[in-house]
Amino acid sequence: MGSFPLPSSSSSLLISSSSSISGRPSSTIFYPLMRFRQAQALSISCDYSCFEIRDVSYRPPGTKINLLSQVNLSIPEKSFGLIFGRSGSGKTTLLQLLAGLSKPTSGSICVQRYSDDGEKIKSPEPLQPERVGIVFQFPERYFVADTVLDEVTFGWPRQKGGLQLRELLASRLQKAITSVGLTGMSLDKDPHSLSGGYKRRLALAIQLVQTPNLLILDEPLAGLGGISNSILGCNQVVSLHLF
Ligand SMILES: Nc1ncnc2c1ncn2[C@@H]1O[C@H](COP(=O)(O)OP(=O)(O)OP(=O)(O)O)[C@@H](O)[C@H]1O
Repeated sequence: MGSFPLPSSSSSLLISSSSSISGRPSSTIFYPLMRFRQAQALSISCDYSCFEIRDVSYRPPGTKINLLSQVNLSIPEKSFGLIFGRSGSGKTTLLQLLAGLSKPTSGSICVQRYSDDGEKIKSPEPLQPERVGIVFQFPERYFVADTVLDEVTFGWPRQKGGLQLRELLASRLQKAITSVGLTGMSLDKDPHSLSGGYKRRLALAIQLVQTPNLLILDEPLAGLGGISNSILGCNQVVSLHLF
């Protein structure tokens, strides 16, 4: 499966040997980076959830070509993983399925709850598209407002019964702005006038305010020159973070 050794912790992310994209086996690789479940002094239950892609195939309507064939992936909660592969290997196609922008031809995308001994408990739940946050490779293409503040608050409730929610969102905004390193930046700035890196930070802050269950970063290493190439041996990356 490519030239990249899987880390010893690969058991935290299941990789199907049958994963293949459009007849090009192993052109996309699911790579677990790290797992950062917080230590707890006293734990009563160790139940956990996994985000799972199960035997997903995709053929665009009206075509006879499978762009994705039997893709399988499992990411435990509070984990971070990467999908990487050559240009045209199907990363964006998979991302669109995760975001609910298109439906798998077969297979399912769900969240499964497990007991601490790995037994499935409860039925799998579908992944709600509104609980998925995406930062696109060129987020400025989706900017709609003239100021950073308007951009961040664009989707916030404007009218009925929204005061409490708006206060909650405002406090999350403060936290998100700080966590992506935009502290001190004027919220009156035109988002299009920001540097490429700051545009991505802004797009990330917008997603963090919504506290998605699954955060997807398309080409998270774009703009870092050869760094991604030297780290991963590949400069085409989609990363997934399950909260
Ligand atoms: N609606 C469609 N009909 C037919 N072929 C399609 C359709 N959408 C995408 N493709 C093809 O599917 C393949 C995978 O495309 P996709 O954009 O998912 O690849 P990618 O890995 O994200 O590429 P890149 O890294 O260059 O962005 C490409 O060969 C593309 O031309």
